[in-house]
Amino acid sequence: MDKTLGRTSVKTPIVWTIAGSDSGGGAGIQADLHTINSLGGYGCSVISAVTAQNSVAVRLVEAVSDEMFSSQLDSLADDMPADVIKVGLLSTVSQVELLATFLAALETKPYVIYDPIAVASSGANMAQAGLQQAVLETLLPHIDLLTPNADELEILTKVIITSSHDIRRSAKVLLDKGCGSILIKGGHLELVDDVCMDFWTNGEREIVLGTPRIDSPHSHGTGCSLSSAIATVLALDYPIEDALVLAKAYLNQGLKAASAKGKGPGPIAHLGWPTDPTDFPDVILPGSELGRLLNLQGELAAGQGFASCNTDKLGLYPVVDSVEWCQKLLDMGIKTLQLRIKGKTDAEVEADVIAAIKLGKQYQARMFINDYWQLAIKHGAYGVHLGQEDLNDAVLPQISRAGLRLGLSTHGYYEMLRAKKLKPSYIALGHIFPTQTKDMPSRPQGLIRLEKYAALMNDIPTVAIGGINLERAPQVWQTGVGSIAVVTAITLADDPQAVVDAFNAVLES
Ligand SMILES: Cc1ncc(COP(=O)(O)OP(=O)(O)O)c(N)n1
Ligand SMILES: Cc1ncsc1CCOP(=O)(O)O
Ligand SMILES: [Mg+2]
Repeated sequence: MDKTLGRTSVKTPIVWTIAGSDSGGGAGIQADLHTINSLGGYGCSVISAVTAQNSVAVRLVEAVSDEMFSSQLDSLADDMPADVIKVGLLSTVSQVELLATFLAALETKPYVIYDPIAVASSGANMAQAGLQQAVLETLLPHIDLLTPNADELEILTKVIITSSHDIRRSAKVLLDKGCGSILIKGGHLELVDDVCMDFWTNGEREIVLGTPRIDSPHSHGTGCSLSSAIATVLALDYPIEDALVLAKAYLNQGLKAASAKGKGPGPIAHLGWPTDPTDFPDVILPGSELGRLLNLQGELAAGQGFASCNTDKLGLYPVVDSVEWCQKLLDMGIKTLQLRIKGKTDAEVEADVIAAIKLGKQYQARMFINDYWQLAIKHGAYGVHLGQEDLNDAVLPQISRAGLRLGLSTHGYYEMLRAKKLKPSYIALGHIFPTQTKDMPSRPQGLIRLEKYAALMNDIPTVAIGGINLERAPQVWQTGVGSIAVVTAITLADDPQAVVDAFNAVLES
């Protein structure tokens, strides 16, 4: 796994693809290896079947022997264990059973993704009769993520998808069989025009991503590439929601640049880590038209957005827990500041909030109030800072209508894209390094990711936070982020003024 805290990545993760060989190079094992390699993984393969095909036709499919299938699995397991496994075409019932037994016996089970190609009607000639039943009964309990399209879903569950209710009902059938989560790929969903919609659920959470349909005839291998992209991004230690978003961006990027290699439809292009914001999918908010059509839980909607800070560079941004610290830092010339008091009632903090807001105005500084958004509105703060959990309770339209700025915490691609839809005044990216200040549920992001995040969020002010000290500041600044937020680098410093001066020197460089 990627243990990136700084700029160096420790290990290239191993991703296995268990799939069929496509002699035309566009799908199956070949597409998977292109994808894994392109996104920074090391790909190993277990070939389930050899197909003779080109861009026009599949001429012959021959499953490998059970002995060959198992021997490939065992060879890899003995020497090159997988960080993540992607499964594509399984051609015979015995391959399904052998794989289920193999996975059950693994001491350390990696994350397993299954793209159930062979159960699709279009792939019927690649699969043996009875295979679907074997998948349902023996393989699904070992699968962490199943990635069917609507046709495959209907074949597996016998549920015909005509509504969002059907989507959830069919997902439940598969989750009840023991599968960890489902990504229903929207390429074939007809519920919404013009939008390719992907629906993910693990039975507790739901994520819906939308992208305008890219009408290219050259879409051979899209399903294979999507699932192996998810596998690789997970193997690089990103959370599932980020893997879904990145894999979709990888696909969109590849579809836009796809071209024919023979007389028929060509494969998608394999162009590495996606960086173009226009390739990234839209996170569907529950309060949007589509979110309501899909019955997504929650209220979040894009709305009017929030007042601007009138600068992309918020500068050094101390986050402190008392009015005394606010006063000291304003006297030092700080122009962006946050009052962050934890674990008190509104009544207990109200006087401090009033005092901090007053000081902010007096010094013409950008004074943000953390968490206590109602008090911030009541007393006319410059802005409010909210975290992901706060988004469930805060009434964002009230903050917006009152003219306050809004800063939002994010911890990865999915949260950034979702936050951006709310049109906040800035987006905080964290935590970058280990921090003593707060127990974080996620892992530190490191500088490599920060650089990617800052580039993707290039049209909104960004703030980096978490474990940033003077020593690390120059490298953080070089990532292109617009501001550095710090707690202990200042509050535990022997000479806070000297530290503020040194940070300012870095941020002015
Ligand atoms: C500038 C900045 N970035 C991130 C945070 C963290 O906010 P949140 O996730 O709401 O966590 P708490 O600060 O409330 O513990 C922040 N406060 N400021
Ligand atoms: C509030 C918060 N949110 C993410 S990291 C963090 C604490 C940052 O503190 P420090 O600068 O001392 O690591
Ligand atoms: Mg908060």
